[in-house]
Amino acid sequence: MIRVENLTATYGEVIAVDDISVNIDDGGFVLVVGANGSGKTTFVRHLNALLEPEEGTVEVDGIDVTADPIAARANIGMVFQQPRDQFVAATIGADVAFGPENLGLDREEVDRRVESALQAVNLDGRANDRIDELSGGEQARVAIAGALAMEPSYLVLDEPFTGLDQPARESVLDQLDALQADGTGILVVTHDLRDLHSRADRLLGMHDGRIVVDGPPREVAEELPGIDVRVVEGLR
Ligand SMILES: Nc1ncnc2c1ncn2[C@@H]1O[C@H](COP(=O)(O)OP(=O)(O)OP(=O)(O)O)[C@@H](O)[C@H]1O
Repeated sequence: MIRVENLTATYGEVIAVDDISVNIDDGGFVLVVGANGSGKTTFVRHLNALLEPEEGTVEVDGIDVTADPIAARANIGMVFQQPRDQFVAATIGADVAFGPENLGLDREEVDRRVESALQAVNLDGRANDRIDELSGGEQARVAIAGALAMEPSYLVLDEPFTGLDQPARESVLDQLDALQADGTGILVVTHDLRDLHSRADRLLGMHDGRIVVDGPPREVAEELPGIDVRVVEGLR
């Protein structure tokens, strides 16, 4: 379980996250929604210690993420809006291997994880392909594979559909469905609920750094216009 208590984060005068307390169970499909600047990215970057809490605590499975950021990153995989910014190697295989290698795993285990992660995103056999020659959709899948190779219990995706065309978007959604079926918790940051509200069992709505909406998407739909989130067809 992810346990966030009294988390506050500021950038100078701006309070980006304002005293958030929330627990997130394993295996769920959670959406984090809110208008631009409501604090979504700052909030989720605390979940695996990419940002350190100024105030408050974040624990994953009882371990404080600041005390043990390596354990936090092994438990919570993170995929960013612009996957291009998170690649560290020239080829698919080397990039996906980077995380597990840094966990200090032996070669055999690294190879097993890379193969399994590439299979999960339908990129098996492509380990030697150059990342800079891939389409946007394929790059998004490599970024997901990189996070999966850490075998996290939670995968956090921050606006994963930005810049993807519909087939690529559907392919990423299929990956998320498969992962969730395997027991991985999914947390998606988005301002666009299309294709997602029906998959999620919980929606956290942020406004001015606080979580002000919390519940199953259908049950909280009427609260969304109040935080400038568009209610899409099918949600109400
Ligand atoms: N690196 C930074 N330096 C200064 N201010 C920042 C920085 N990152 C975010 N902010 C400010 O913190 C607040 C919350 O931003 P954050 O990016 O967490 O929100 P968001 O909901 O993810 O927004 P978006 O959808 O635009 O990414 C905003 O007022 C933003 O301008």
